[in-house]
Amino acid sequence: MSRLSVYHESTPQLPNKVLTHAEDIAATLAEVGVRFERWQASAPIAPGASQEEVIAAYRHEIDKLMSEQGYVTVDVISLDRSHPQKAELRAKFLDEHTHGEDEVRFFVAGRGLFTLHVGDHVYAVMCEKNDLISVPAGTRHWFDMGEEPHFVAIRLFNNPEGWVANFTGDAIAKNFPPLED
Ligand SMILES: CSCCC(=O)/C(O)=C/O
Ligand SMILES: [Fe+2]
Ligand code: NI
Repeated sequence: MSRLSVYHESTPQLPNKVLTHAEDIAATLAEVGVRFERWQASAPIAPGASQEEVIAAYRHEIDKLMSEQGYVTVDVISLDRSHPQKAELRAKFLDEHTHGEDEVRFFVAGRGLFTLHVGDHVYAVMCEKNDLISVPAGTRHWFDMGEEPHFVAIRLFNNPEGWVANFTGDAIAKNFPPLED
């Protein structure tokens, strides 16, 4: 189930608020400029599926996002527990970072935990299949796929280089709850 937990940055074990209805999650995230929507990921895709397979299955949704928002690059992150680099990938995304562009992700299988650090508040968004999230450029955030990753997300970029991160050097992520497998 998708879930949003909102914390003050000083109380990482005690959320101020936990929301599970998609409309409530969307409304709260909209207050900090984040787009959250539930789409229909109806093509049967399993974690570990190839980029080509996922892009072909979701061509219609990808084209819609690209034409609406002007994204120029698309890729797919598709991981399951057998991935040989799962620990390195987890560690990379777990470091707080920003991007010079919006972070747009459409989850078409499994789940992952995005945590956004906005001012002195922290928004932990458990994203699952069907969720579309767009986090504004420059927002501090991290992502946890857990020790046993199981998800497929389509990533859209508005720069041709694709994924480029600026790490903040802040160790805040270590204080907050990880994704429980
Ligand atoms: C769910 S997409 C994988 C992580 C990623 O691209 C990112 O930027 C995390 O912050
Ligand atoms: Fe990111
Ligand atoms: Ni507060």
